[in-house]
Amino acid sequence: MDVLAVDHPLVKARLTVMRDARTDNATFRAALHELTVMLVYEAMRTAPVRTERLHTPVARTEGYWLANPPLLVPVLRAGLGMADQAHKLIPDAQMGFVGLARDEETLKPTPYMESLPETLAGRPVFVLDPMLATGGSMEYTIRLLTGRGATDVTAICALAAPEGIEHLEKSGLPVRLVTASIDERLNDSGFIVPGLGDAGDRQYGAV
Ligand SMILES: O=P(O)(O)OC[C@H]1O[C@H](OP(=O)(O)OP(=O)(O)O)[C@H](O)[C@@H]1O
Ligand SMILES: O=c1cc[nH]c(=O)[nH]1
Ligand SMILES: [Mg+2]
Repeated sequence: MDVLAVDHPLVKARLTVMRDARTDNATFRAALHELTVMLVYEAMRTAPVRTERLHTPVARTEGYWLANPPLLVPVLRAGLGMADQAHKLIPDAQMGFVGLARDEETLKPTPYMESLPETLAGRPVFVLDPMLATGGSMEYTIRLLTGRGATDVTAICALAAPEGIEHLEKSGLPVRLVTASIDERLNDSGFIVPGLGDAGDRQYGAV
């Protein structure tokens, strides 16, 4: 699996704000918004473009448009905090939604929402979820997408645990990962260490 850990001082600085237990919900959301812009920017680096000649007020030149904008799929709740910023960067993108809650005992994802286009053949998909922990939620989401014909999926995550990366690698699913950090490990409760806690709760409050 292709894994890109974006190594940049601005990425590290936003992530530090998110990791800090003293950061309040609003500041956490703002840092995730800014981090998302940087991760999506990197994820789009290799996106195909279509060119067309145009006139500036001064001369003729080449213009560039995205040839095949990705479908954006935030995984609720926590991925909602990445959706608007990704959409601002790629205004032509369509958006789908998946809602999952991880069972605190079994660590398995429980689905509660799915709103996706019927067919995804030939369409790149960006899954937006700040956390790749065991990898169960991401695997579930990608299987929904491949079931509709997707063959080109990018997981965009603020943090990834080595266990989650290994899980996706073993799954054989067609996915690449763009992340701000590969952390040390999971703890006994399935939380990423050092991590940032529960990304949904840190944005919206505990449920
Ligand atoms: O890799 P995994 O072990 O599956 O864990 C990762 C999942 O856990 C978090 O969601 P959570 O279930 O806490 O839901 P929430 O976004 O509503 O808080 C996170 O946003 C991922 O979706
Ligand atoms: O550390 C973790 C692991 C799963 N989900 C989170 O929100 N945080
Ligand atoms: Mg949560």
